[in-house]
Amino acid sequence: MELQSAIYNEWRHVFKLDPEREISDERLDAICMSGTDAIIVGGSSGVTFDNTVDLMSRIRRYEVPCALEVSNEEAAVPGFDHYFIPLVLNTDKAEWLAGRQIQALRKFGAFIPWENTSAEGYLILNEEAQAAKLTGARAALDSETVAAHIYMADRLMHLPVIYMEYSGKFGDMELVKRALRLVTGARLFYGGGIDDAAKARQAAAAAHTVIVGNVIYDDLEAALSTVEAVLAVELPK
Ligand SMILES: CC(C)=CCC/C(C)=C/CC/C(C)=C/CC/C(C)=C/CC/C(C)=C/CC/C(C)=C/CC/C(C)=C/COP(=O)(O)OP(=O)(O)O
Ligand SMILES: O=P(O)(O)OC[C@@H](O)CO
Ligand SMILES: [Mg+2]
Repeated sequence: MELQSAIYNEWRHVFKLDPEREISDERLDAICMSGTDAIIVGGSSGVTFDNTVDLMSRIRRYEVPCALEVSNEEAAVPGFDHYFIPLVLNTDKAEWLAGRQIQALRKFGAFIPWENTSAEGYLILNEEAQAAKLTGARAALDSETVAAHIYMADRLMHLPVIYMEYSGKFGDMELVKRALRLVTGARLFYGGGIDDAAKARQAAAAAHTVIVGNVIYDDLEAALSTVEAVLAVELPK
């Protein structure tokens, strides 16, 4: 049902907006009109029903597709084009793999638009990231262990999306390229530390989908420069 037809399979460049952070109408206009393929709304902390509804309704003035990455059950807001449910693969704390998600499914299971909802297998690879600290992720993984996680997520679990997450730090592109060579069905998302066009190009050569977050709030012009940079690079494999 999902894999080939899911909207995110067309996405090369995505901006991630955090409901916890302020963004002016002018900046939001620039992001939504930038030519990016989509916007993901998500954050690892401080995401509430109210700040998510508020951001969604502002983005909805534009045509750009908009997905919600649901990071807690209070922030499950109807009206998005797509929903991503993160499962952290490299943690020993089962609550972040299939604990909190199960609790949320007990509540929302019957109301979930399943055709527009996908699991995201997260590999959190920056020890300093807020998401790593929150979930107790074992972020310092060698190449063989990353490969083993990719086999598990792609070949055993058949997850539709694998997200190599370096939030706040530019990652090891050789590791990402190796993961790309290993995936057979999953879409490989990369995010973390992209703050200029050169890094965006490197990431676009290493992953199917490139996600740009924090630089939106730090340097809007640099953020906007990543769109053309990514879209100019041919899709790997
Ligand atoms: C009709 C209706 C209500 C529709 C919606 C239905 C729907 C789809 C419901 C979803 C139900 C469900 C199963 C919800 C799951 C909720 C849940 C508890 C998920 C757990 C997610 C998880 C593992 C969170 C841990 C943190 C994490 C991996 C977050 C992902 C996002 C991320 C890493 C953002 C980056 O964070 P940021 O704050 O920007 O970090 P920096 O500080 O480093 O920048
Ligand atoms: O904020 P940055 O470091 O760009 O990372 C983007 C995204 O992967 C965060 O979940
Ligand atoms: Mg962030």
